Amino acid sequence: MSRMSLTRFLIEAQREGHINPQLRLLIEVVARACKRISVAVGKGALSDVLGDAVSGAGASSVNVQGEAQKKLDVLSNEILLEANAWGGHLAACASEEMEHCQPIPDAFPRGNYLLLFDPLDGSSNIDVNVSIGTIFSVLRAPDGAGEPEDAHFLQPGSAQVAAGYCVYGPSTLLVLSVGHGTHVFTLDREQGSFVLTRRDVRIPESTREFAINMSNQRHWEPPMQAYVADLLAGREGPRGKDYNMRWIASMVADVHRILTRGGIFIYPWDRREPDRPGKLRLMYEANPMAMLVEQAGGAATDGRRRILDIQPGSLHERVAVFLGSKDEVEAATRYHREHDARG
Ligand SMILES: O=P(O)(O)OC[C@H]1O[C@](O)(COP(=O)(O)O)[C@@H](O)[C@@H]1O
Ligand SMILES: [Mg+2]
Ligand SMILES: [Mg+2]
Repeated sequence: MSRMSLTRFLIEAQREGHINPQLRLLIEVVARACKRISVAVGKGALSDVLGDAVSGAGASSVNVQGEAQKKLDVLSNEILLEANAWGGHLAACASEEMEHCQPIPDAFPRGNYLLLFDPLDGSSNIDVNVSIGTIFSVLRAPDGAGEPEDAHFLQPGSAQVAAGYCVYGPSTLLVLSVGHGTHVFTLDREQGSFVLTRRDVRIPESTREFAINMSNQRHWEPPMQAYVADLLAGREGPRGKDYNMRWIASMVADVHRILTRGGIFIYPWDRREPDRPGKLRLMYEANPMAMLVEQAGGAATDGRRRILDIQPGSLHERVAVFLGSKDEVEAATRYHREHDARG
């Protein structure tokens, strides 16, 4: 049986009126860049892509968020920027690795879309050969907005016209939504093309599996402590079932497991950095994942509000994340709301 390529899938999505030709070509460009990143990831120690990035002065390079950059963080960012500069469908890109958005240079044709990305997600797993990925989100540039600036990106996740991630694991997968379901494409390495391998993913509504970094438990707020204590109490506790736990520490890989067999992924607020709502970034981690999960029948909140409804205040804003199987996300959210209601 011949399978449908990403190109053919996008042409059909265009015919059905789900996307226009510019968005189709933009997604093709991002997918092509992900293929290049996949090749670089696959070479590992055979090429010079592992280890810490070094700044001009010879010190370890640090991004705008104060995080040490890996060589692959920098390389993946460059691959995405370069591919999209030539694409002609974008007004500007924004990335985890850049303080401000980067308008498409004057020498290149500009389009009407804004692209945000986490070029390499799961950086701590690069050097240990564990699955890592790329996350992206596409917004429309505001009408008549003129020269692109950071403020143009500050739209709620519900305004995304496309979202996706690529996971570089035992196989390279592209997971995509243009607002009509969530679909999985597998990279056929021999043909060099993504082929549709799962149409219309549905996340099971209930689950017995949670994903969280338990080492932070002592820093969580009371409703979070209560929720996880009840999960750990298992069949004898108020939830009445035994739970299993998984934590890969690459959001792409943890979310992909949840899309495949259900579960809840949580990165909550904690009191180590009380001024920050969480570790993960709203605009290029939480929003695209929330769109993919909702389009697959799951739910995504920050413990209190639907993630896609949050109005961002800045490009690198952080947010607490609870996403995955609908019943479980609703249960976790209920613990927080009831706690707040009690005052
Ligand atoms: O090391 P921790 O605290 O468990 O955090 C893991 C989380 O951090 C991240 O690696 C953050 O993403 P980056 O690697 O893109 O900074 C997520 O992929 C992952 O879920
Ligand atoms: Mg990330
Ligand atoms: Mg990253």
